Amino acid sequence: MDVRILKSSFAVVERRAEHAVKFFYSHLFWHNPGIRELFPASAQEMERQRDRLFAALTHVIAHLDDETLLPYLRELGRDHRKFLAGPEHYAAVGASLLAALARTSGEAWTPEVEKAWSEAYQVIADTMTEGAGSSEDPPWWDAEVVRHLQYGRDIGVLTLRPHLPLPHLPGQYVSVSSERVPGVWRTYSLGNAPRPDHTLDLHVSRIEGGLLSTALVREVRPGEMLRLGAAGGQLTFRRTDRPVSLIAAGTGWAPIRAILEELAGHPPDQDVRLFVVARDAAHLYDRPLIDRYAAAFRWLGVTYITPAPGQHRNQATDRLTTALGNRALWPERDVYLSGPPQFVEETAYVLAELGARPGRVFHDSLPLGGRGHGPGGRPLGFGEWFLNRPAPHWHNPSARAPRAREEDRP
Ligand SMILES: NC(=O)C1=CN([C@@H]2O[C@H](COP(=O)(O)OP(=O)(O)OC[C@H]3O[C@@H](n4cnc5c(N)ncnc54)[C@H](O)[C@@H]3O)[C@@H](O)[C@H]2O)C=CC1
Repeated sequence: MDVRILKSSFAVVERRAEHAVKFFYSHLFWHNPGIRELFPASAQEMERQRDRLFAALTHVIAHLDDETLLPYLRELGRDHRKFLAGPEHYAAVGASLLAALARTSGEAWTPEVEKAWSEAYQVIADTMTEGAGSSEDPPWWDAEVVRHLQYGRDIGVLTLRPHLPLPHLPGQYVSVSSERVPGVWRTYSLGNAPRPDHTLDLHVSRIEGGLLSTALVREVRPGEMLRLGAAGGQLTFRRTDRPVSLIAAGTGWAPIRAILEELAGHPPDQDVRLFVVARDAAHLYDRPLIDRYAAAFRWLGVTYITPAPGQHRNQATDRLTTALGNRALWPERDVYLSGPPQFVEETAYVLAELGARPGRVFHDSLPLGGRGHGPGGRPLGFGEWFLNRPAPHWHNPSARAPRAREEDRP
């Protein structure tokens, strides 16, 4: 691949990204009407889809000379099997992508640039196809809902039984879809360590206006089937001899619970400190289990954090910050962090200020990257941010001054 040409020509396209992505989908659906049904029906979901395409493309370009690129593409190909992507789709996408790049690049689209892109796309498509073909996993798992618990109006815990065991590690997530909302996939962390009966728990917080989260919390019933993709994510537990802190906010509790179950099965020698943050006491939905664990295990200490009475839900994060600051020895600890993207970002920042080592603070990659929230508070993906940079959002501007960016620090 001609990395130099690809990067410089992508820089031109990036400036007109929205146009490029819209042109791409119009071209794709016009020339391949049959493909339309593989994509979500709703306009809002198509917008997210557009974002994902651009995010994937941006990732590929940013990592062109990186050894992680091929494994990333293989995994992408493996995961695309659940969208029923076949060889004919790869060809159609390639033709429309090149057409969109050509249209957006204007005079910068020379025969040399076209050759570089068409070779690069071939490598991308071949690697994804190879990833799809060589995976021993099924393209997806159909899973029956065997239990549905609803806490309050907006939290659901669903227990699923997949038709085949779905390999996963404590702390990982899966993508989930339901026939109630065709074409919509969302990722949810699994709330349990692997079990002998292979059942899986999803903890779902309903997002206002969220199609799938609303269906999962309020509508889905036992006996119904969901579809799951393979497990992934970086929040898996690493056994070391260092003490451990687990920090969870909201349903970010799910992967932390899975890690705690793993520790309960194989107790650690060192101490484990758990912080559970919630918007109010009613949202500490797993408190009975946590209290049982705290009573049973000497190695476990628990701190619950909710906002002060009458305060906004995010004030709990300020209280957490204070609680973290009251503890010492952060450089010695491994920290696992899970919750709303902005919470994770802020808390990771606070921990770094308190001396936690970057390689010892684990969390899933942040779609948000400190770039704010989209309409309705939904997290933004990278491409979405790129297309529509929102103003920075400080949940409590008077509480702390805007941080210096990395490059501004002395
Ligand atoms: N692996 C992971 O990191 C996982 C992440 N999640 C995410 O966790 C979230 C859970 O949502 P809910 O349960 O509704 O949480 P929530 O909205 O009830 O928030 C829980 C607490 O997080 C903090 N928080 C929320 N938004 C914040 C912000 N913008 N800035 C600072 N602090 C903030 C507040 O202290 C709040 O009380 C979802 O966004 C979900 O995607 C869920 C599971 C796993």
